[in-house]
Amino acid sequence: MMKNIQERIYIALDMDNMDDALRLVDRLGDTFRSYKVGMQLYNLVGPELVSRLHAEGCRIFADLKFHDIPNTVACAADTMTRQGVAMFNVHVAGGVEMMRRAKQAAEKRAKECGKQIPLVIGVTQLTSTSQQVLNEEIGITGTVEEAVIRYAKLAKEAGLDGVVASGHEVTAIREACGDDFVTVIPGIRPIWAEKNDQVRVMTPRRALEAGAHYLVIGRAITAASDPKSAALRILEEIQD
Ligand SMILES: O=C(O)c1cc(=O)[nH]c(=O)n1[C@@H]1O[C@H](COP(=O)(O)O)[C@@H](O)[C@H]1O
Repeated sequence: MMKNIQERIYIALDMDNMDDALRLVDRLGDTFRSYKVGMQLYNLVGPELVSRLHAEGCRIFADLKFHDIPNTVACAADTMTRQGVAMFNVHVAGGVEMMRRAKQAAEKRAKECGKQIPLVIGVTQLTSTSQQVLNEEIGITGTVEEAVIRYAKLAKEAGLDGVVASGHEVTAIREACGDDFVTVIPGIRPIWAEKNDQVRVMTPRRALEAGAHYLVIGRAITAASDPKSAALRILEEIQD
């Protein structure tokens, strides 16, 4: 059963202090209860913010994109699970063993402390990466879609729950890895929003129509002069 639309949208709390983050959560009220805490805010006030948001009944996606040797990432996965986050991510580029150990550590800790097992999600190719950057700068050959599918299959082989990719690859991921393999889609831009540093963007409605399980939305809402109206406008456009 698909969750309701608000639960499937993670708002990115990309801010430099906890007060601004909590103010936004407060302004959005009951409309949104799923929040992504990324490296900027987590590195400043992570565990405290996570527990404050949990106390308010929010679900947390800890977007820390772990990429290190398997043992280190497994220990980080353990830490995330102890904090009770709903989801966290690791870079697929870290390899199958690293991903497998992350998922196993999350399962073990969740069982031991009676918490939910977080969704462990693999980052494929960042939504800011273009075809040209992939081939000429990073040195991976083939199309972006081919690279994303290769990474998605590796994530699945390692036992991860799903991957982060752009909306343009959702259909191909579902075909390659099955409909239950979770797709988390950032680079979401309503037509009225700035693209900023994103390259592979898609509107929220099109990403959901393509079959995205979760959307990540940041600046279209957080940088708007009235974040609540921007959020409601997005919901209206999705449900139209
Ligand atoms: O893992 C992520 O969440 C992520 C992966 C990716 O490929 N692209 C991407 O933009 N993100 C994150 O999603 C959010 C997108 O924010 P906006 O571009 O402001 O909507 C940021 O917090 C990014 O760190």
